Amino acid sequence: MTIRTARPAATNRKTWTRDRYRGIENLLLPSFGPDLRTLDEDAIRRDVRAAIAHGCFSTLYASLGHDVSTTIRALEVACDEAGGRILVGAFTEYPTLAPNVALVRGAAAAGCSHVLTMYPPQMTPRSEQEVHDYLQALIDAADIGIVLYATPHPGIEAFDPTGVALDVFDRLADLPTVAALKLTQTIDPTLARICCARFGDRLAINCVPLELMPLLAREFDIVWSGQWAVEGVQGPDRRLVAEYVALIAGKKFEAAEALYWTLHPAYKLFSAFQVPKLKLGGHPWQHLKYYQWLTGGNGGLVSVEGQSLDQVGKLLPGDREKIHATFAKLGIAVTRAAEHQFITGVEAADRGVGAEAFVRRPFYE
Ligand SMILES: N[C@@H](CC=O)C(=O)O
Repeated sequence: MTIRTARPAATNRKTWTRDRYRGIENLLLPSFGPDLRTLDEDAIRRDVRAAIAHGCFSTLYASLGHDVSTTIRALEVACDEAGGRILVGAFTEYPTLAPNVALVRGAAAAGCSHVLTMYPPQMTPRSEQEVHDYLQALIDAADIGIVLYATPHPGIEAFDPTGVALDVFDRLADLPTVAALKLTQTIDPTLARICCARFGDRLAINCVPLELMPLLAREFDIVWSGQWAVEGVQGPDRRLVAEYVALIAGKKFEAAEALYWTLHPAYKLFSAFQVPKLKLGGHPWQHLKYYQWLTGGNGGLVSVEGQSLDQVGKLLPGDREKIHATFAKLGIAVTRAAEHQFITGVEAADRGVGAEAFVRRPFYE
């Protein structure tokens, strides 16, 4: 397999990121066979192509708790399929340092452009220095772009009332490979503004909450929104989020605000699934996979290690109906495949695997 690297040298990473990180980045979620453990590499390839069809400049792989070797293999496949047409990122979401360091190294070797880093919600820091040293170890692990993650951590509130280690970020933001900052969907608006004011000159700000973009972008440059399932709000032929972010980046606020209310029904429904799970440290992974399948992705039941039913939730028939109704209202086209094909995913179905082979169906009804 030829790995084509889409990365600049560390010395010009900040400039390169500002030039290249424009528009939207989705999540690349693994698909598995009926054992819910064997990676479906064809599905990874299909999902990379689907991200391109959605107009994403980048796709970020989430391991869903599966082991690092599976994740690194998926990243190799994704980078190979990407072939320079789209950037590929990774996420240091394991609960301890060692697997995350292995992931950063593997991601760099595979040809990824960046990693989203965070201090694990499962760990409780005893000092700010501990948070700094943890993140520094990830940054030092490889020459790869770093996206810091502004997501509040209860353990950090002991040192910083915002829950985000702002002083630590201040020190790290000067490093040459630290290039961007992600504002989580549930971020407090005042904290979001503080982050833009404090880091916007050094880091490219990635804003997930669409409702904050017009407010922040009147004062700061906001040109990308990523590391979330944009398929919840758009389709390849109705690129509502991509258009919205382009208007925001171009400071065309009247047009952006009009478009915001057009896409709002889908964003509102998507948020109703996602926000309560984010607050529990999870994501509605099955819903996100379903959204992707509807709009051109592989689908296939998610398999999540280490997260509870509360943190992920269940994709219910009523949820699917609401999604279909909302997409119909907004003119977002959906797959014509039969619903049961979601369970296997497109690639496995094409290989003749039937839904009955998937005996275990977690987070799905
Ligand atoms: N984890 C993200 C959302 C991803 O789907 C966030 O922080 O908003």
